Amino acid sequence: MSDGGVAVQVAQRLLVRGAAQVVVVCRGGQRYLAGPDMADVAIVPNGSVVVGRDGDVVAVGPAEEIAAQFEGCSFDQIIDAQGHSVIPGLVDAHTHPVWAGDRVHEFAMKLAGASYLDVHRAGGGIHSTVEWTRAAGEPQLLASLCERLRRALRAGTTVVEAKSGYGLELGTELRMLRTLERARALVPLRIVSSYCGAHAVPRGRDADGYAEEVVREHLPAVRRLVEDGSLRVELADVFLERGVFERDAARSVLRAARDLGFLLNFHGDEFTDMGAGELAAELGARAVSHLEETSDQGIAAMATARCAAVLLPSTAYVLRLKEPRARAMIDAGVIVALGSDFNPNAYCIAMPVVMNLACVRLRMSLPEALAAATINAAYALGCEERHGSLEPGKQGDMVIIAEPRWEHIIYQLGCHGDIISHVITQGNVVYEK
Ligand SMILES: N=CN[C@@H](CCC(=O)O)C(=O)O
Ligand SMILES: [Zn+2]
Repeated sequence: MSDGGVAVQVAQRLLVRGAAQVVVVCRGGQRYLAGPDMADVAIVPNGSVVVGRDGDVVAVGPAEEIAAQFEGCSFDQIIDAQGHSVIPGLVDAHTHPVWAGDRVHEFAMKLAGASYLDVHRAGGGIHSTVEWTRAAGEPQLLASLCERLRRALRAGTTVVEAKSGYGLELGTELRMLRTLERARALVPLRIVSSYCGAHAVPRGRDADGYAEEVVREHLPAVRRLVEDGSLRVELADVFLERGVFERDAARSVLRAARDLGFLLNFHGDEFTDMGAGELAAELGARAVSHLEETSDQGIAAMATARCAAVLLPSTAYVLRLKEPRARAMIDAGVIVALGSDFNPNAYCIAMPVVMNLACVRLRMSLPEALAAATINAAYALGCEERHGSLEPGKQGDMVIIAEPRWEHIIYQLGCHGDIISHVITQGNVVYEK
């Protein structure tokens, strides 16, 4: 994995030296890991990593080989990682981090027996966050967003998918997307933005009429801003659910988004089997999230279409939902990824906690959970060429754990803050304990 043993003299940005384990996840440029390969994440024992001045990984390999290859080379920074382990930066494939207000009282209502959809249909849930968010100015949204993203970074996330969807009218949806755009310059992690204007049907509107507005006005407006360089929005999303956007309305939004060049990555089958997997296969979607109620046919369709399943175990936990069938999905060859689904309903932005829940509740193995939170999550966001594994040519994003075995990051539930010693993006230390 180092460069054929040829001595390198050019100055480099970073050397992480002599870690007990460097978990590279992939060795052969795989775009995802599926089926039994998910359990086989690649590890270099006693390894080192070099990141160049352009922020990309230059070499990863056994410590002695890297030492010989880079002998005499200068580094802007050297981290001695003896007794520590290194994993790629974590990729959170599903979040809603831009909003104002608070829903802690709804948590109490749900603990007392109200269901998510009861609260939503009674005008709370997403609708109450929409009211707060519409009333909030951009500086307020930006300040809370940056604070949330910094929390994610300290928990090891270096790439985060982030949705709009608490505006449900064009002006606020664009304000959310602009807020995400401004955060890119303020927090050193990669944000992959999703337009999610069809996250709920606005109060007083019908689903078909609003879906038509999204197709006619919102999507073309977002596309224009992407084209003139003022926004980067890679993905488009819809909440496909009974009583929210049903199949025809969701299909029309997703088809229009695809035709405008957005990658499709949508919410489906959370409370009802809506045929999300089949619809995703029909439309060539890159990923579907939730999938608690997905049928065997939906799973088979996703496996064939190479559509990633983004599972959100902290949401299933908070809402006491049926667990998504991760084992059936992995056995069928679906590309299983993980996301925190951070939002005012499910307030968890720590991927180490999400991976622990995936192992304990969804019965994934430790390596499967790591593959799902790195290369497969990157695939779900369409950024697998640059992120998700520690391979030469990819962005130099990694997490150093103050334990000799990487599995501690999942095993020590809730203690990631104590054992993550460094978070690195593009070869720069962006958090140090
Ligand atoms: N289910 C739809 N959307 C979010 C929840 C958003 C909210 O309740 O504010 C989810 O993925 O869980
Ligand atoms: Zn969501």
